[in-house]
Amino acid sequence: MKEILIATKNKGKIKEFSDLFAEKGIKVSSLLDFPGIEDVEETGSTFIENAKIKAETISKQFNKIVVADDSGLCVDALQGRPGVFSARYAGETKNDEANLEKVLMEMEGVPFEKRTARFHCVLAVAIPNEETRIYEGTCEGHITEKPEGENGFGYDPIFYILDREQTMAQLSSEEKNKISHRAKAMKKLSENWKILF
Ligand SMILES: O=c1nc[nH]c2c1ncn2[C@H]1C[C@H](O)[C@@H](COP(=O)(O)OP(=O)(O)OP(=O)(O)O)O1
Ligand SMILES: [Mg+2]
Repeated sequence: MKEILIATKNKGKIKEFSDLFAEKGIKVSSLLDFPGIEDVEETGSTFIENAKIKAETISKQFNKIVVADDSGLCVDALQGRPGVFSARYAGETKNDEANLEKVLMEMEGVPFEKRTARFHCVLAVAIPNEETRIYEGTCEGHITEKPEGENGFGYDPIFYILDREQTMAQLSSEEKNKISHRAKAMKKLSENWKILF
């Protein structure tokens, strides 16, 4: 069976990539399968830079093709924050609940029509001795006033999808994988599938 290494330890991402790649008959491995590998420091100032850093660092260590995902939530009323700081918005411990509570607090009093936001996903595909490829996807939504829903991960419980009338965390994983920023970036990657194998 074909297999691809994703340079992440984020269980929410790994679950989604496992489902998205399974549709193509490809098995996903991740850095959770290699506990000795240290976290890659995200020193870039954009999603693209950080996705590249993660993919290229791990690709060099394994000398094989590696996919990395750098993603986050950009809120208009917060001038695009948390953006590239999404994972560590409330501190270096990377706590999803503390992060979304911080966003809700900062959004207190902002009316619905000004609560627009988007998820952004950059996939970097690092290939030994080749230029790294970049694929992007976004998903539009509104920030709720309180968390709703149990599915997904990260900021999903406060991200409301207007035409579904539900938060991302109220969607099933199948539904999320049809509309998410990650699914859209994956679709672009899949149009260039032959670079992977
Ligand atoms: O579909 C999503 N639904 C909800 N929240 C999401 C989603 N996609 C990204 N996010 C949030 C989670 C985290 O706060 C940040 C990603 O940060 P990001 O640095 O890319 O990932 P990470 O540090 O958790 O794992 P890693 O870098 O090892 O892949 O954006
Ligand atoms: Mg990260």
